[in-house]
Amino acid sequence: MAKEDKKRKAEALGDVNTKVKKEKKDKKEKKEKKEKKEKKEKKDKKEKKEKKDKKDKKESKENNEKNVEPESDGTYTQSPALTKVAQSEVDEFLSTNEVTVEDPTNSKLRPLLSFEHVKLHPTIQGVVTKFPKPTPIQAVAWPYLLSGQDVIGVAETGSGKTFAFGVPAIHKLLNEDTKKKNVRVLCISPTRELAVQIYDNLVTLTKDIKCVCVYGGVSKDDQVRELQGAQVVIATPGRLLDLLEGGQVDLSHVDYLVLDEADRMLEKGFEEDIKRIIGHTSPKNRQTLMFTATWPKEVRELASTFMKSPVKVSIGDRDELSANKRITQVVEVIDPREKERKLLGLLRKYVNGPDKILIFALYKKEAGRVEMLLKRNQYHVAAIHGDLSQQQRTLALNSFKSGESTIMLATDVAARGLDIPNVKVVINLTFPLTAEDYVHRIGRTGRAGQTGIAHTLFTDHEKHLSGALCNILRGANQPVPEELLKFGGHTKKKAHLAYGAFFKDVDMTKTAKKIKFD
Ligand SMILES: Nc1ncnc2c1ncn2[C@@H]1O[C@H](COP(=O)(O)OP(=O)(O)OP(=O)(O)O)[C@@H](O)[C@H]1O
Repeated sequence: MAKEDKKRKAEALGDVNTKVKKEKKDKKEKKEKKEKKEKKEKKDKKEKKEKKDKKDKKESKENNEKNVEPESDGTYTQSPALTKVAQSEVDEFLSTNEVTVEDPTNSKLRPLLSFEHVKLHPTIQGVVTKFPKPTPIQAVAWPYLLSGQDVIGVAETGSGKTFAFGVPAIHKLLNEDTKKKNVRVLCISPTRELAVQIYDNLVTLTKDIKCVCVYGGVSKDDQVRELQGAQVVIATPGRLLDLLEGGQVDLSHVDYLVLDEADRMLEKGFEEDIKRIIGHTSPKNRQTLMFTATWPKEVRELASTFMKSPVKVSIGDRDELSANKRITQVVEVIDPREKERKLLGLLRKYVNGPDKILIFALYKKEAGRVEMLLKRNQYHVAAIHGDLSQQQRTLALNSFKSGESTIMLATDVAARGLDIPNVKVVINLTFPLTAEDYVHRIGRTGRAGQTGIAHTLFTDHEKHLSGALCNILRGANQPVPEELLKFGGHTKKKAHLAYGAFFKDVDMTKTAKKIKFD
């Protein structure tokens, strides 16, 4: 029995030993597994980090390359005549014209106080010297543009921005002796009429460079034929994309790209088109320019994605939305039902010989209805809005330009850029959708140093814009009517057109050195 007990005990002990051994083994295996896992995780983490570092390094290299100081392309050197000008005279100019230059390269190029301060191509010199001197935006922007830098130019309506970007473009092409005929200058405009006007301005500078204007609403075939051998293209986005998709235009050689009315071109409605168009150009050689009279914060970040260390040139206090101070602004708060009767009263007051009156409606339907009303009241009126054919639009504009019609009724298609001589009064029959559009609309008068009147009918339908309007009036030293103040003189924070209230404004020029001279 004792023997058997011993045996059982021994067996039991054996079992325990085996169990302990097994447990030990399991533990060891588990430990090894854990260590292996940890090692693997560590390795993965290390690899991931290395990969990320590599990616960051690459991105930062690319960004550095992107932000590299643009080198002068050698076409601009300060003239001895400009060097001779006393610094006090330069300072006086900068302060009188409230010039602000934000220049990441800090190159501090002097403004051109006279046409003699720059050696433009003789053909251009012959044209621009019909003016007494460069306008402030031309004076300040030309040296930077001739040096090949990207420029954002912000200056009041009617201050010569077309030549500010157009003259350096044509000057550069005329000074080259390349025989290749590629599209080198591309200028994009939001409306057909403005595209034509820019074209008309550029062709006055030279006959030796082929310029072509492409826009919708007219035959494409003629434009395709015209594009052969063109070096300068002025285009509206829709038709240009059409031609790009058909392979009928090549933008890969564009080295001077202008967005005129840049804030409009970067708004939601145009943003995608602009991205696609710019995607057809080569960023490496491209000098990019943006010009406008209004530069809302909401578009600045998007603008920076297309530009390399841009120099921002502002004339006047352009950080705040501001109107041309030579325009007398009258705002009348009225009952919306009173509008048409009021308009007839205003015409009786303002119609005066050859002076032109531009009336803005908001919608095509409204424009059509008011056109009938005016015709019934024996007014000879031209009309321009989106419901008309391009031919009708062109006829109407030409008739207003020539003075055959002294009244034109328009929607916001005519709000930006159009330079029509002798527009003495702008009437806002219905307030536009944004305060920026208001500044552009009234800017059809008071151009190139002239004065003008803007008479606005304001109703409670637009009360959300009353604060912005009050600010514009105050900024231009204009009286703010009591009735307008009743709607509230404060501006609500504007939501970004694309990103709504979640939009975060990032200052694209934060590395720039700001020099303010006022
Ligand atoms: N140096 C100059 N001196 C005087 N007038 C000039 C000069 N340069 C251009 N102009 C004239 O000034 C007028 C307005 O110019 P332009 O249409 O280029 O203005 P803008 O600043 O582009 O206006 P907007 O903001 O409304 O588009 C034009 O008739 C143009 O011929």
